Amino acid sequence: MLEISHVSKSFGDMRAVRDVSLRLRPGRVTAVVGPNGAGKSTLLRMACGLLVPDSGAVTLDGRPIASYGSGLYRRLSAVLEDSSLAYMSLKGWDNLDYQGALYGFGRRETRERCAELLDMLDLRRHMDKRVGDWSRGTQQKLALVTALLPRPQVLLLDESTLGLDVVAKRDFLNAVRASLADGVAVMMTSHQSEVIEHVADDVVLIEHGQTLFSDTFDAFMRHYAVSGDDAESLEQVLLGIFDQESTSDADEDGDN
Ligand SMILES: Nc1ncnc2c1ncn2[C@@H]1O[C@H](COP(=O)(O)OP(=O)(O)OP(=O)(O)O)[C@@H](O)[C@H]1O
Repeated sequence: MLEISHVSKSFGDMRAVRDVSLRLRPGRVTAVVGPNGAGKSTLLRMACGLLVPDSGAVTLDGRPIASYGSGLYRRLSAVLEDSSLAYMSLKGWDNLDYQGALYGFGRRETRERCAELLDMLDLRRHMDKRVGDWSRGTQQKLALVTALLPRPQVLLLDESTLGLDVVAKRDFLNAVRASLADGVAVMMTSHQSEVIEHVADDVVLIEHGQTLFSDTFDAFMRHYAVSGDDAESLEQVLLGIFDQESTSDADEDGDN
């Protein structure tokens, strides 16, 4: 399984991620939460090999991810914000068949593998049209189908439900949850607290590139509960954490 061990990454003087470790678990969703600039996307980009850590290691089943070469992307898929791999001038089916061919699947196998997801995401009625003419949300749903096509062990989602309407978001999240039954391990970031409430099993809280908390969603809610009220929403809890953080940042600035 994917393991991130003591990774750090700086951009010039900016220490974006500092000594972060986490281990994904099959069939579970790990949400990485934190305020803007906390280092979440940088962490995800290191997890999928798009960025190389300055120190520390990312391994899959005990092997450094770089050692898999392009074979990594049969085991690990990512849907990043606004980063569709689709060819806009091609129809949905052509895009899917092409992606399948890249994994070595024939057309029939590709379509069989995706059949359930296409129904779940209500995509079939779009598949004969050019992807460039689809709405952004529909394109994002195709990105999820494409990501799950090789039946990866790991799925990384970075703000991947941004801009989806309520129905599209529900369908997208249901498809993600359905993949868990196959043992996929999901790591995601989102600023939409209702999305995290809906799918997260585990939560990692990051601030200033450092891990402040890592445990189950329920433990997170108990740990940071402001009112002790069971009905407290994640949004209220995050407001409590981030508000305090921005106040202490302001205090530090005042001290300087
Ligand atoms: N390529 C880059 N070059 C320079 N600085 C960067 C780069 N990528 C990220 N950073 C900086 O690293 C820090 C962490 O950024 P990152 O995008 O990982 O945060 P984030 O938690 O995902 O933020 P957000 O919630 O706003 O998406 C920020 O200060 C950001 O400006």
